[in-house]
Amino acid sequence: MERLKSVVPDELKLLIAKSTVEDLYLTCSSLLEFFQSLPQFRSVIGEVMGCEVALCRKSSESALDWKKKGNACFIEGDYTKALNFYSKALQYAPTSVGNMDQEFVGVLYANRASALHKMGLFEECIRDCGRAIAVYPVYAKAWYRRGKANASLKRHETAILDLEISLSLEGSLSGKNQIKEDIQLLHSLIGTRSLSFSNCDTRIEIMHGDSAEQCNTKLECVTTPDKGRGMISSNDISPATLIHCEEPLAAIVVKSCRETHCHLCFSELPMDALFCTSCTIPVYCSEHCLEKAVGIKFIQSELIYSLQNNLSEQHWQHAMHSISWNTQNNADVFHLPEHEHECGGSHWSAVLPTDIVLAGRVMMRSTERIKLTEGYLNHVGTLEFSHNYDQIPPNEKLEIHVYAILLAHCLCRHLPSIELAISKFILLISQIKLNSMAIVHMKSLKDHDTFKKSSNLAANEHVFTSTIDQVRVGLAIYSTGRLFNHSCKPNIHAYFLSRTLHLRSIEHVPARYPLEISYGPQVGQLDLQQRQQILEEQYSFRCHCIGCSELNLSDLVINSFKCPKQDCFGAILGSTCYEKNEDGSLMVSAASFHHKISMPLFIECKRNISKVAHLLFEKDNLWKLNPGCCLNCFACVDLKSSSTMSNKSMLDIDWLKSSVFADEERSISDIPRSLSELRSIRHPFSKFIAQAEDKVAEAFAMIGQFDIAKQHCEASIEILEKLYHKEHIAVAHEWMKLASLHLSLGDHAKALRTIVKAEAIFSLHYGSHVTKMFSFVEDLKKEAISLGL
Ligand SMILES: C[S@@+](CC[C@H](N)C(=O)[O-])C[C@H]1O[C@@H](n2cnc3c(N)ncnc32)[C@H](O)[C@@H]1O
Repeated sequence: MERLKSVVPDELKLLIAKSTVEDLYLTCSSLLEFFQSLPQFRSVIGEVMGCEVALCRKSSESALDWKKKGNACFIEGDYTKALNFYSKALQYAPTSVGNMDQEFVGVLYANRASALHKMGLFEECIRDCGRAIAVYPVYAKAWYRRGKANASLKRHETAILDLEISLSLEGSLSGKNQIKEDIQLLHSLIGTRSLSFSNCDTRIEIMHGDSAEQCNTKLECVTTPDKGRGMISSNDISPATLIHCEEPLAAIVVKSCRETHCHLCFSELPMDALFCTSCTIPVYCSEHCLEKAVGIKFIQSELIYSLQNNLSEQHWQHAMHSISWNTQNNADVFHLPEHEHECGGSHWSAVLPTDIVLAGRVMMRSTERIKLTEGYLNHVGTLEFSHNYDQIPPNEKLEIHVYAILLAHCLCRHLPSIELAISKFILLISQIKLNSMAIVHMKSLKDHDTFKKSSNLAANEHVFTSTIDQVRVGLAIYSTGRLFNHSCKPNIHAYFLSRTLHLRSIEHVPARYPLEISYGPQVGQLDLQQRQQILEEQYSFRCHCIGCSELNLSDLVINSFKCPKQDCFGAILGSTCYEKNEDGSLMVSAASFHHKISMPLFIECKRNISKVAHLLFEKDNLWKLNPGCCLNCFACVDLKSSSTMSNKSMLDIDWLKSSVFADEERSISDIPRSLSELRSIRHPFSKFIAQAEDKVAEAFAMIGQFDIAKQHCEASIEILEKLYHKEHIAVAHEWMKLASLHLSLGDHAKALRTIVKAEAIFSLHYGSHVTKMFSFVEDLKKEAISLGL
């Protein structure tokens, strides 16, 4: 990329730097013409697109090498390593129809199934056996392994049928004898009960939107005075209403999750992940996702029919059921397998940045849609989305030009005209930068056990860890979702199940009032300057939301210091300066930051703010309140030394907490000192105190001092409620921690009351999906109820 950018002549660079949307055809054709005569360009195209150099090619030799490594580890009893090596072998093995050595691939799945069996992962083992059977149905060992795994799960009838088919295929006498013994054992386990055919559903459940919950809100797109288009509803909306659900126009997994998450539904990969049948790049959680993304059916070998004559009707039915995947019907008539156009033997989709590859997916989909609906074959699709091409920094314009040219070459066999496509790609890339949404999932609680039990605690004692993490798993474009504007105080909560966007109201919204989600930054989490900076850097707009247009308590206290005067509760700002304008509004400024806000309208807000900054309400004269100066009494602190001391106390608390977690119990005695040091520097409502209280609570809980932990947890909640508001999701997570402490203290009644409070907030944000997404809430509730019985 840099190689190409650096050789562009200065005049052309200037032309591109100054270009507007109207000039794109000219700038694109000039740059393309220049590149076409350039050897460096041909070599870059060769590196990105050449099938010979592609790292993503399937290779039977590599697959065989990985298989041998897997076998060696299996023999040594290192099943986890063996499993990983067999997965690698499957990644490299050609598994598309026609290219596949069915026996080899069948053996690979069966070997991985054996490793899974040894690791006690029976469902995963059964799924892999099913794949081995689908690919190579006459493989006795795959049927045998499946029978054994079903037996481990006490599905004795199914296990017997599996073993009986295995027996009919087994060639060796010793093998046959072993299977007969196993069958006899299973018969003795189920006694005289008649055999019943039991279907075990071994597929992975994919989280989709709850079809039972309907969206009845009548959404309208309107033009707003200062945010372009925006969404409203023509009727009043009550809190917790699901207002919109949508599948993405196109989506892509982010680079950091490529190895860990399904490339279609973005769920965490199971141990028996599946790979694209033609290349080594994407990985999927199930046949359903693979088939939807790649556009071909997971293999169902014709060899199955060779079994028909040798099996009884019951065994034959069982065999057929075992290889037929219950692929869900795709209701979307415009569904285009999104990996299909990327899977041509070259690895460009793994090399180019995520948003560029997403632009390719959007282009392919909209072009295909036009072909389908209008039969218009010589057309390259575009979107009616907003973009900010004209405002993009000059260097970025050149970069987008280069990526658009590369992408058009990568997709040339699907496009009617490269020249036409390049300028459209440039627009598309800038549209994606503005309109795409990050798909965020809750991190699985398997490796992040929020309410885990420490070995030295009693059965009813819990140790909670920090708030539940969210993982940014994908990037997507939603046709309607992208019309919702941002607010740092949103009235709509956006979340994802799989890749489906869900929008839910979190307060009463009157008809025709703007419906706004948060693009990331929120009041309570960051101050005004930080939020504006993030939105400007990531989305190139200056935020005009309600949270950024009116003075609020959170922005004054979140990063503030404590007034040095004993009896003063005033906040001291660390970097911003507040100045009163002649018209009564306020100017908030810092080094290169200036933002005008109005005074709060509500009496309650005024009252809360005047406790920490009553100078802001002085009417008579114009004034300026500088950083380092108390907003109640003008007393000053030395900001540099205060920041240094605050950082040191925070680091001390972190370090002491880790020592406690590492079983150095004596460190606990130093924690209160560090916390009181921090309290002497930071304002009592600052986020630093909230974070410190939370950490101290965790440390005390870890050593079983739940009463002290509870006090710190309550202190943290009190601050969070001030910084955000009482019904914010961050507060709900903290309530859950407090509930776990009440439980550890044996106070099930208080625990239950606290869980109910948290549950109300979770339901406001996630409605009926709470149980699916936060199963620990239900678990903890059950525990509280059972303790109370
Ligand atoms: C995803 S689009 C939202 C729809 C957009 N208003 C439109 O007309 O297509 C994001 C763009 O909307 C505008 N926008 C969204 N929220 C805003 C806000 N709080 N303040 C100012 N502009 C905003 C900005 O121009 C931003 O780049």
